[in-house]
Amino acid sequence: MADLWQNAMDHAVAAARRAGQVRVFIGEESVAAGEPCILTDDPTWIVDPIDGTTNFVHAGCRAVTWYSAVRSLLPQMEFGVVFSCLEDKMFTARRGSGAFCNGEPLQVSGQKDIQRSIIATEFGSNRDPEVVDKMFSSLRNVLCIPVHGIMRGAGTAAINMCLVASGCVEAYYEIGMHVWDLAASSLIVSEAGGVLMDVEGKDARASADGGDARRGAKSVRCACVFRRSGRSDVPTDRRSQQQNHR
Ligand SMILES: O=P([O-])([O-])O[C@@H]1[C@@H](O)[C@H](O)[C@@H](O)[C@H](O)[C@@H]1O
Ligand SMILES: [Mg+2]
Repeated sequence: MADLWQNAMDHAVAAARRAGQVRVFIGEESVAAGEPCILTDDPTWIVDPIDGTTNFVHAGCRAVTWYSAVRSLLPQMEFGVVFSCLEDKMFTARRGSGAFCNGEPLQVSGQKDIQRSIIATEFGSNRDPEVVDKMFSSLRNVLCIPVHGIMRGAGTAAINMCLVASGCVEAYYEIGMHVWDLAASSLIVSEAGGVLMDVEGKDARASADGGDARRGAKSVRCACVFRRSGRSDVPTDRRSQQQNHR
């Protein structure tokens, strides 16, 4: 698995280098291998070449995604791309130009009543009983709102967020996601009219490392909940959006 991931990462890095300009890469396993995870003002790729590793290992499950965010200066994301290869769906977004799935514009759900909403979440990979207890108490609180739909998770944060952007589910939350899990898809959600926020309802960002002079991108220490931002400025002129995507 690690070789496969490294090949995928090498492939993404080579493609980015061919495109020029970008010198800095942040990837899930490169950080796990000890490389720095520092967001600076340099144009940066944040890449998770296989998001949904568990799905991938259990071959045949849905929503294994190749995922790269170009020039992702959080919060100044420029581009986001999520490819769901088993569904052959390419989700894309460019800042200020809308979000698309295979060229079709995306718009978050218009549902405003949480009791008529479907909420997605994931249970991560931490099986520490204390963490699991916390996860299930959050799940209980959400279910007992009560929400309308059952909780669904695709096994990958990127696809769950694209489901929000597509209006398939109204919100997605997860505690402890990493910057590479959400960089590109947060732009796809916001360009489709949704918002990224933390458990206090504030604008969520990759949590900076206060002690580091440069912004250190640690894992996002919060749930990322998406709901309609009430934005009216989501560009609806498809032609200009598509022009911006070329
Ligand atoms: O590891 P990976 O498949 O790239 O990323 C996955 C995330 O997308 C998901 O949100 C989380 O619940 C999983 O535990 C895993 O971290
Ligand atoms: Mg991931």
